[in-house]
Amino acid sequence: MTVEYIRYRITSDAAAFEAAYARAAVFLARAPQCVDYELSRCADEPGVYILRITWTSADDHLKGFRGGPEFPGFLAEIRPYIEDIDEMRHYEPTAVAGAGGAVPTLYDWAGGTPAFEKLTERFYQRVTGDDLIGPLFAGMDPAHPRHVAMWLAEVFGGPERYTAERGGYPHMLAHHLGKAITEPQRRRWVSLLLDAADEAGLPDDPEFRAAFLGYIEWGTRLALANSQPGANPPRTAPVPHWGWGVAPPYRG
Ligand code: HEM
Repeated sequence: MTVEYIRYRITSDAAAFEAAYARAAVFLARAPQCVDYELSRCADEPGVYILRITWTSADDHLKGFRGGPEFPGFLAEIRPYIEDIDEMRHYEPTAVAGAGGAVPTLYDWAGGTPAFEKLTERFYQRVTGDDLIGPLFAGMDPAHPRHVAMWLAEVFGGPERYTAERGGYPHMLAHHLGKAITEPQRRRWVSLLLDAADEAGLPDDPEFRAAFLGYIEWGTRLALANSQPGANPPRTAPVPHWGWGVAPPYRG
């Protein structure tokens, strides 16, 4: 991934420039090398604009896009403004990136560690009495519900305790390898967890539940796949981090 920044100092009609870019953007939107793009207008100095385009790679931009079918149409729209370019360069992302505090984590929104501990306590009460998946958990460590709460807390943006205290992803994976989980068992696991979420009083707003269930669907499908005989999933990986996705919390 590479990010291209193009800084313009428009000396002519700025509205015409924006309209030209709206037409040029049609070609960016169709280009398979373009991840996303955004044109920002400077709030402090009229006529100054920055265009940010994320490309799949610098090579994809320079060879794929510029040599591809979308480039001529794009160039035709923006050609009149080439003289107004102050800077046009590629930038590589660094490790310094993240969300600010404006949007709470799913962990905080849910109610933090006590909420996840209540969830897993109620969940495993249901699990151990269940005809279909109860037998899988027959020899379960009594601390298991707390460990899974730790995992979920970390996934949803809480403290990284499962990584620090329980061995992180490799340890979680080891518990699923060879278990040969079936689809009906996976589906029951999901149903019981959702029942437990209601019982434990996890937030029931559409945005939270959509994000929560998104992770649970993803995670259980991976658990099923990784548990099959002969499966060979990556043995090391970070604990995944799950966010709000397309719908941030609604706050009225
Ligand atoms: C999002 C999905 C899932 C997550 C986040 C998850 C999480 C975990 C974690 C963190 C552990 C290890 C706990 C520890 O450190 O002691 C574990 C163990 C285990 N998981 Fe899952 N799991 C998921 C799906 C499933 C499914 C679908 C099944 C089966 C239907 C399953 C069956 C088990 C079993 C049998 C163990 C070992 C329990 C024991 O005997 O201690 N898991 N899981």
